[in-house]
Amino acid sequence: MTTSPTNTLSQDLESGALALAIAEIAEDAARVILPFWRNDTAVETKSDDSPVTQADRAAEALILERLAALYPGVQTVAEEAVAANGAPDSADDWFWLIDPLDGTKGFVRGGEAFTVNIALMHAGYPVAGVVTAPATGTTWRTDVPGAGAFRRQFGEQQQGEAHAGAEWRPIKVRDRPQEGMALLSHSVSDEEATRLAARHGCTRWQGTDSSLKFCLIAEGRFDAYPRSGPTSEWDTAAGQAVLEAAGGRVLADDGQRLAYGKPKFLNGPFVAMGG
Ligand SMILES: Nc1ncnc2c1ncn2[C@@H]1O[C@H](COP(=O)(O)O)[C@@H](OP(=O)(O)O)[C@H]1O
Ligand SMILES: [Mg+2]
Repeated sequence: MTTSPTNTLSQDLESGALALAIAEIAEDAARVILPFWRNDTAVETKSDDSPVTQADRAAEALILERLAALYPGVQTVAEEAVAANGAPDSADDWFWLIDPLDGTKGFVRGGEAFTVNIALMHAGYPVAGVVTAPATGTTWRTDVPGAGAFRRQFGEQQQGEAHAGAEWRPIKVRDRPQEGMALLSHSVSDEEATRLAARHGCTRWQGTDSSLKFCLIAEGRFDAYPRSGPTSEWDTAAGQAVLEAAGGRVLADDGQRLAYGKPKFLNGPFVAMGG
């Protein structure tokens, strides 16, 4: 009897093996990216005016190769492949959304808020995801669906401590405090940020690049991330998976859970929220 690729995929999703496997892949992509960071990496401008570097391309190549080896035949929608070849006409029932380096602008400036993102999508929603921040050696991931979200420190800096930091620890959104704290993209003006934060019940806000915003809400340090401008689905899918697993929500403008496989894989406005 032959096993279909999606059988293996759904079995590994239900056993938790898939979440661990994609975390390892994202951390290996982080190890590919780090030598380019703060190292005068050449920056090219894509047709949409966004920056791209060798780090983006090398990380995406590693992720695509490893996913194809583990789960052959599953559709992949990845930022650099789409930039080179265009977006697929439609999404399959199961597909991967991959942003090998989210927050490239900050990465090029030498900031720490850039991430590797891998999400497994099923029937229009994220069912597993991992976000890794190479600069701080931090990974956030889902587990078996319904079993929460986890975070760990990884990398060479852990070896002296008998890998104490490398253990996965559960994370959870916090109950909203009296004075909620929002996270916003640096691409938003201060006036717009204050307005967006207030609309979602937050009196204070902070600017942060990349999908890190979802993870900081997932671990209970912030309360909301409103976004009024466009993003691509690979910018949000892994962060949404982690945040939802930690007890949060990501809602589109119509108040419904942000869904995927939309035309050109583009998101409209949304808000990510904790408890
Ligand atoms: N007009 C647009 N359409 C699609 N995505 C956009 C966009 N403007 C910005 N983005 C996305 O927003 C991401 C940056 O978000 P933030 O400002 O929160 O860090 C970028 O990710 P990359 O850095 O991976 O290109 C980019 O993909
Ligand atoms: Mg991105």
